[in-house]
Amino acid sequence: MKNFFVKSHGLGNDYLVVNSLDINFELTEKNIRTVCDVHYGIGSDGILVLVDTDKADFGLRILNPDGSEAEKSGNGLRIFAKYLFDYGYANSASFTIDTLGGVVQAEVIEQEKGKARTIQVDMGKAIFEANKVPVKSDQPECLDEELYLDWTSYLINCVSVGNPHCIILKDELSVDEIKQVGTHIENHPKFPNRINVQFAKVISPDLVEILIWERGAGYTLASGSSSSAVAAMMVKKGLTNRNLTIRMPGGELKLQIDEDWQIRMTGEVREIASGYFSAELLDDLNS
Ligand SMILES: N[C@@H](CCC[C@H](N)C(=O)O)C(=O)O
Repeated sequence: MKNFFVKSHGLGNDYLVVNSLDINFELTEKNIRTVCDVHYGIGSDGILVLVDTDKADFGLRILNPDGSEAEKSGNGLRIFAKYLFDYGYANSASFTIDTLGGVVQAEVIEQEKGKARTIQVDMGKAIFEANKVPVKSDQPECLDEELYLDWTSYLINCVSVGNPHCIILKDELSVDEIKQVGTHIENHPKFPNRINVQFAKVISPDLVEILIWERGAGYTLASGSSSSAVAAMMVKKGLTNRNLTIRMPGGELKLQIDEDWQIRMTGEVREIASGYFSAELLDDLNS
């Protein structure tokens, strides 16, 4: 099916999915920006590309709307798993997916009318070593470290779940504030690969509310890797149980953090639309 795409969302975090063998345009930075733009393209928080791999059942590239490439995406992985299941690529409910951030196991755990609805992803292990996040730090792990912006400062906690995350504990969560400071934290020189940012408020040992500023995408309604990172960090800091819910503006994910820091994430995915890139858009992408 030449130039076929599917658009789906995980709790309001939306992605286009394409098969690399089916598209008639290059995934250049300019083309990715156009396709993800809601006015000039289809509009999305990123593009998920099915690619060949010899390391797992399926290979996945995760492209941010600014044209950069992410190592991991929690919502992206659930959306991609639904695509593989619903469109007949996967012949069982459980399969492996190779990402730049490692191989993950995905399992369709709830179906509706033969389509995947709820998906569990084994997100891999949380990594706290500062140089592996990566974050520049004098300490082996970046925990409660002061990050200075020109007009304010924050206590930051950094972790990698395949992609890098910077978590700031807050008594109150403000969407205006994360939208104002997100880009300054994302692009701070302390983070050699830039970083995803979360404001987190612990509601109870079983529930944490977060706001998200995504690297390469900006403010989003939900993020699976952010939820995974926050859950692991809250457990590390002794603030929550190992089984917890992460609540975001777009909805909730269930997280389980094992003793060895292995992360399991469970949540819904819904398809929005499917279709074909129009000939005129393809002309623009190829010009
Ligand atoms: N929305 C995603 C995260 C996507 C990748 C992120 N923007 C990055 O650059 O690391 C999720 O659900 O995890």
